Amino acid sequence: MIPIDGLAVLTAAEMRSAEQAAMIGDVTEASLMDRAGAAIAQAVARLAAGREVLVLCGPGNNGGDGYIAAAELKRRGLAVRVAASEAPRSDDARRVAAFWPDAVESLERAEPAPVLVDAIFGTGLSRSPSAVVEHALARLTDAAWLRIAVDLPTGIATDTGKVLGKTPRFDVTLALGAVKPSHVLQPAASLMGQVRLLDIGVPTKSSARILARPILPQPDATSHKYNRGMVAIVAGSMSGASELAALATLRAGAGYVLHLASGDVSASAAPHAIVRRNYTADALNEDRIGAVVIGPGLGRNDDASDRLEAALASGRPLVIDGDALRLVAVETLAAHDGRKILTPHGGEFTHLFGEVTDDKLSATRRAAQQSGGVVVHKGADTVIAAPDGRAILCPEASPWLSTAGTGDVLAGAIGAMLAAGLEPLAAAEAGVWLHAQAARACGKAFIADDLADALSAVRG
Ligand SMILES: NC(=O)C1=CN([C@@H]2O[C@H](COP(=O)(O)OP(=O)(O)OC[C@H]3O[C@@H](n4cnc5c(N)ncnc54)[C@H](OP(=O)(O)O)[C@@H]3O)[C@@H](O)[C@H]2O)[C@@H](O)CC1
Ligand SMILES: Nc1ncnc2c1ncn2[C@@H]1O[C@H](COP(=O)(O)OP(=O)(O)O)[C@@H](O)[C@H]1O
Ligand SMILES: [K+]
Repeated sequence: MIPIDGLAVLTAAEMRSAEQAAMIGDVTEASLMDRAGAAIAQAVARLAAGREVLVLCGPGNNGGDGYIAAAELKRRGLAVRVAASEAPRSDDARRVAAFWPDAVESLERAEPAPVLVDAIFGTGLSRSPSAVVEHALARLTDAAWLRIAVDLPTGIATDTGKVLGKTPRFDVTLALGAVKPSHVLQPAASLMGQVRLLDIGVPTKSSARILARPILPQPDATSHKYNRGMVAIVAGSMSGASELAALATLRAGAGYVLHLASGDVSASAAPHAIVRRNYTADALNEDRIGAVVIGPGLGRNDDASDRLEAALASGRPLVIDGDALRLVAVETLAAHDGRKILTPHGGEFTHLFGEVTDDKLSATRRAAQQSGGVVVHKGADTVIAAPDGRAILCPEASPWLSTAGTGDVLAGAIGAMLAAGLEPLAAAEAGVWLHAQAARACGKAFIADDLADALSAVRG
């Protein structure tokens, strides 16, 4: 049972190709299923800790995995029963169903057991499960002490994060061979409990992977405030948001943070480490600026548009967030050839790139390609994509992030990483990782100011 951080993410079709590629010499589909069954049995035996197990088997290869796992668990001396929704239909499933030595119970009449293993449908689900299957699954999971899904919980579309019917909540999901998009995309991911990979020896190359602990830039004896990363935050009509971004930029490790605002630019405002100056378009021409963050609290008036135009013309690497994403056009972004990271939440994404009609991973990749920037499509299932198709899927950090200002903190953290010299995709990943770690460290009911402060402690 391998934690999924940094692992490759494969769609159902990519998984099928990977399985084909793995089938050389004496490796066959049947032997992959044997490996999957053995790995599931080992994991379930550890988790069940001696309790009775009920394995629910479907008609395809997911069910096949269930029959092999059940037979192996019985061989290990556990109390195991098998219930099936219908007879096996695939050749492999028929072959392995014969390994199960006892009677197969009917799904509708099966009595619950403390450990429930769902091997009804996996990546081959093509439509909503029937009401009979859904009802039995709900009844048996409700009564179980531990709920384990094989590959995916029954009822989940592999690539989109969609829940096709009524899928109950699981405690553990054992991804077979590779992580699939729905292990991270919402709403499916929130039904899966802990997701762990079972390695069955299938090579898994992909341009998409799960968020991983980044290698963060560290100061050394040659460091000074400018080469640690100088970040300019372009403020606007709501200075609270840009102040939060500035604080987060410092707390994420930038050497010099410049807050450019209009009106009363009070040098006595805390934190005093933020350098406050009056905004002028010239201010962005300072060579030492390694990143400009524009959008938090910018507003949407003419002044805001002028500032955005100046930022785009400055030639500095950009983090474009919040209001700036409402003011800019995709064509303008595409025509801009500098480095840039866009950080839209769902509403801003739809405004810029249109409604997501397929899935968040594909839509974010398209947006990155269209805009020529790295796109951080935020939410409980943040997806980061680069124009070249590389993508990073981020498991939910904390639902307590759903509070005003946390996006401003993220923009600041990413700005710090960009100014420290990371390339845009790496800077976006590092910022999202720091933000997630800070959210976990903050616990419950934190506010965005706490989150910004927590960045220093989790930075490592
Ligand atoms: N990844 C790997 O390397 C390995 C993967 N393995 C395992 O294989 C799994 C994928 O197997 P799979 O393709 O047979 O799909 P699976 O999910 O069992 O269901 C397909 C069956 O259900 C049917 N069906 C579909 N929807 C339905 C519905 N709503 N209601 C009723 N029926 C429905 C569908 O028939 P249909 O009617 O759609 O033609 C078909 O008969 C994968 O998740 C993993 O567990 C390992 O064993 C080996 C290595
Ligand atoms: N339910 C949730 N679970 C996990 N993360 C969330 C959730 N809701 C929001 N977030 C995260 O919190 C941040 C909110 O950003 P945003 O919507 O721009 O807020 P604001 O504009 O108020 O700063 C993003 O990083 C987003 O990924
Ligand atoms: K399943």
